[in-house]
Formats: sequence, C-alpha cells, structure tokens
Amino acid sequence: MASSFPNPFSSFAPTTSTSTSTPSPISLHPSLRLSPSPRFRNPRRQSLTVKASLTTTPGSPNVLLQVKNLTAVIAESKQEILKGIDLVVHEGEVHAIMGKNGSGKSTFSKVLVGHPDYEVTGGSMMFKGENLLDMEPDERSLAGMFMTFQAPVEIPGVSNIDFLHMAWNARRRKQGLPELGPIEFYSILYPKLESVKMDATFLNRNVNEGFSGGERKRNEILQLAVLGADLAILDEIDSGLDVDAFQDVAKAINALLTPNNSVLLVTHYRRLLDFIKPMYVHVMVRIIRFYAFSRIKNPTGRLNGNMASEDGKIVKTGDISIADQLEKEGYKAISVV
Ligand SMILES: Nc1ncnc2c1ncn2[C@@H]1O[C@H](COP(=O)(O)OP(=O)(O)OP(=O)(O)O)[C@@H](O)[C@H]1O
Repeated sequence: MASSFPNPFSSFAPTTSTSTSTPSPISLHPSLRLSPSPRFRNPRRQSLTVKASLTTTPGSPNVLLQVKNLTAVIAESKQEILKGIDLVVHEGEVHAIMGKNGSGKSTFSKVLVGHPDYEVTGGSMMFKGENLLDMEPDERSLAGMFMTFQAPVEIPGVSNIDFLHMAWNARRRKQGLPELGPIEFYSILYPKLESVKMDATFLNRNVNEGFSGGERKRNEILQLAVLGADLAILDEIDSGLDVDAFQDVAKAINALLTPNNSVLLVTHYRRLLDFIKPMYVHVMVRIIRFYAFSRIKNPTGRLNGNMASEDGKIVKTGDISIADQLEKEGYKAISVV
C-alpha cells in the first residue's frame, strides 16, 4: 500500500505524560492502554460466531493463529479487499507472504491487528485460542501480537524511551507484575539497543520524528526486541534499508525466534528470505480471468467478455521454492493474466 497510511490512533489526543503508572491514552503501539473508542469497536464482533476449533495433535506445535475464510472491506468505502483468506500458523513457524502490489498483503496484516480502517465482514481469526474479533487492538497486542508497519508513523511529543517504557509497563500490568521504574527499565533496554545496533541518542528523540526510512525500520525492530511477541507481523521490514542495516535487522529478528513464537513476513524480496528462512511461502496475487460471453468478435477483433479479478486471497502456498520461482519468472508463473 502507499507509504502514507494514516496513523491508526490519530483520533487520540497526544499527551506528553511520562508517568509510568498512568498510561497515556495515545500510542502508535497498541501495547499502551487506549481509551476505548466506538471507532475501534467492530460492530460485528458479537455477531460473528467463531466455529473454528483449534485442535492440536499431541506432540505437534500448538496453533498460534488460525484464519478461516476471512473477508474484509475498507471501513469508509465498503470496498472489499480481503476475499477469503485461509492461514494457519503454528508456534515456532516463520511464514512469508509475497504478492503483487495491491493484492492485499498489508491490509491482511492490519486486519489481524485490528486497524480501524477496515471492517471484517466474514470468516474467523483465532489467536492462541481467542477470538480476535472480540479483542480491541491493544488487547491483541497485550495478548502477544506485534506489527511493524510499512510506513511507521511519528508520535510527536512522546520520546522513544517514554514510549517503550509505557508499553513495557502495560505488558507488566497485564501479566500481573509490578511496573519497573526508569532505571530498572533502562537496564533491560540497553542490551536491546545493542542487539539492533541503535545509537542511544535515538531514545530521547520523539518516536520516529525526523527519522530516516531505515532508522524507522530499525526502531520498529527495537520495539519488537524490547516488548517481545508471540506473533510478529513484519510488513516490508526490508524496504529502505541499506546493506548493513538489512543484515542487522535480519539478525535481530532471527535472535528473537524461539520454538514458541512465530513470524509473519510480508516481503517482495527473495533476498530477505535468505536471512530469515520461512517454512512456508504464501502468495497473494491479483489473478485476472477473462470470461468470454460471446464467440462473436467485436470490431477490435477481440472476443466479447468480462474481466474478473481474484485478488485478496492466498492462491498458492509452498516452501521457499515458490519464492525462487517468482524471482525467475515473476507472478505470471502463478497468475492467469
Ligand atoms: N484505507 C484504504 N483506502 C483505500 N484503498 C485502500 C485502503 N487500504 C487498502 N486499499 C486498497 O486495497 C488494495 C490492497 O492494498 P494493500 O496495501 O493491502 O496491498 P499490498 O499487497 O500490501 O500492496 P504493496 O505490495 O504495494 O504494499 C490496494 O488496491 C489499495 O489501494
């Protein structure tokens, strides 16, 4: 999607409070408790009954995320973007989603974390056995979801360190643990800064304000490293990174992988998958089919017919060889154009 999607939390008035006991009502990252807003409430959340059952064979990894026949529209225009997504992610798995521009990859990622620009119109999304449709964005984050955005937004008036500290303490509260003061928190933060090779001066700058594209991406990975996640959804984390930053970020992500947490990578580039190795590669693609409704040719010499697109779906799933095939042959290897 275009690099300038709106701040999902722009409807919240920013505060500059640095108090750790009273969470700010604003935040880009939903780890911070947000004041509930009707805009965030999914009007269908009560009516969409999830029938998905999360069954696991003894000894096999637990299902972390199960998405069934998910459909979603743009909240404002009601244009349907997701047209029946199915996806299962187990603990410890890395999945990559590839696909042509505009096929719905970012929309899917944002729908998973509850972005208010979209409304779910059907299907189900279960995370750790809980119905995501019953959870606000901050609840999804506190349950262990984390998303890095293609274009991370600025949060004027909130320093990076205060932001991380508040988000950290929000997680602690959720876990029933005592909050940490600034000094204790810094001792946790400092090694993470080193792990993503980020200069400490970035901590006192307002979140993403004036950051270069690559610095924003690195800052997102710092947030992930500090807060942790059971499911990290990384939307084009590789875009805009120089060669060194690319490797630093990939290393930092790999260092976060455990047998219990999972990563969903949205990427256009095979190269990232050399560093962060996915077990599954899914392709979302705009398939355009031509249906001839008459054998009679029109004056241009073409058959009369209709074009129908089948985007907003995962059309193919496999291993890394799919990414190799796309690299060599492009999406025509998969789509019918
Ligand atoms: N808030 C929105 N308002 C209007 N159109 C939108 C909105 N969100 C998504 N779309 C449209 O939905 C389609 C899918 O967009 P999305 O950003 O999900 O694609 P993508 O697969 O991530 O693309 P890219 O690879 O270019 O990032 C596009 O045609 C996009 O213009």
